[in-house]
Amino acid sequence: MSVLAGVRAAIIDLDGTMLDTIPDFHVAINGMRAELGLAPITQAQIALMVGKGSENLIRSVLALDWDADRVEAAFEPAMQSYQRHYLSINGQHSTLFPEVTQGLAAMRAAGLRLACVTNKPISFTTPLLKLKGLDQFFEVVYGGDSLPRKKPDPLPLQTVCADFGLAPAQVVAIGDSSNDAQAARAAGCPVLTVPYGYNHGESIHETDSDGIVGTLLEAASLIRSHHTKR
Ligand SMILES: O=C(O)COP(=O)(O)O
Ligand SMILES: [Mg+2]
Repeated sequence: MSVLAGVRAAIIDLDGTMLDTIPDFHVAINGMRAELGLAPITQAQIALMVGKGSENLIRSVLALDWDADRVEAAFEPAMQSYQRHYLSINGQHSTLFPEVTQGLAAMRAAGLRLACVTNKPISFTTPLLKLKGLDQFFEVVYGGDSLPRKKPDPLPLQTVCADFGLAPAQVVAIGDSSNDAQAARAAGCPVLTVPYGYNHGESIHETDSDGIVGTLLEAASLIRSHHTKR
């Protein structure tokens, strides 16, 4: 019996799974770096650092140039600058990955309940989902600062399971990184991964999951095929 057989809901990651947000991160980070007198960095550098929330991202970006003491001293104003820059362009440079909207619609049509769990701050997440027409699909949305702990901690996934009144085995997590997979494993949720996102510079094949799906539409078909076989 497949681990997907009893699935009734899905938890979908945001950055690198639904939206290619690296171009937004790029503009906001380089805006912050310019204010601090630092040279611009590339999208490829940023893609290695996204996935563990804003604090980790800003510390990693500053650590390219500065030692740990200087990073800590500059952290608060840098974070404020970054947030201001990000919110002023949020969504303007980011795009949907192929078959995201179709995949979410197919999951809803198959009767799955949907939640979005991201490490992105909730103040960035809510307007971004709305701008991209994705808010309509989700009953529940948690950002990286919505709960006391973020992915790879299982807490956000466990919270969704409790919200839905479902056992972890009935809720599949779908994401682009080892963060998503670790959170899912720790929560006891099945996990599917997409190969096109940001996995900290590692191949998605090195990440423990129950399957790699090319798009969210493919994920919807896979889940539905196990449903009908029950
Ligand atoms: O902002 C991040 O660190 C990435 O967030 P994600 O959990 O949506 O991939
Ligand atoms: Mg992600």
